[in-house]
Amino acid sequence: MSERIVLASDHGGLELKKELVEGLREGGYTVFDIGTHTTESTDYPDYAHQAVRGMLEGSYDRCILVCGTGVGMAMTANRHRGARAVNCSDVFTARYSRAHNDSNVLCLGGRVVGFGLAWEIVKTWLTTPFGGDKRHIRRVNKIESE
Ligand SMILES: O=C(CO)[C@H](O)[C@H](O)COP(=O)(O)O
Repeated sequence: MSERIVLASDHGGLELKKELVEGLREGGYTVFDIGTHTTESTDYPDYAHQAVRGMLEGSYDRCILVCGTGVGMAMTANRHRGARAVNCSDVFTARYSRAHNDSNVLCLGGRVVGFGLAWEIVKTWLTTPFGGDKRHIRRVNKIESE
């Protein structure tokens, strides 16, 4: 089975999320879009908490969260033990957040990055494995120890 990716956004990330959902479905990923679905003003923590809880409970493998800047989504996601969220606007960070940090939540700013860059970030993030070197495992375990 392909990876189960949950996407969520507030109104500030709606347009970018819609484009990513379409691209990922075309790419054969199993995608869950839990909202928001309208341009009405909404609160990003509601969506971030729901998506991350679902991932940690095993309903999804990874999360992609979009708000205006990605900041609020990342702050919210990282309140959950076991979530390792990265707010990302470049491909290098996307790659190393996987290879070194084993990030499992990708946050994007719909008012920061256009679809072209966001799509490169998402593809890199989804296809880069955790390196698994001892030093990285040790450090990730230290993140999870608090
Ligand atoms: O980026 C965000 C949080 O990090 C939000 O999308 C942003 O704060 C929403 O702003 P507004 O209510 O003014 O549209």
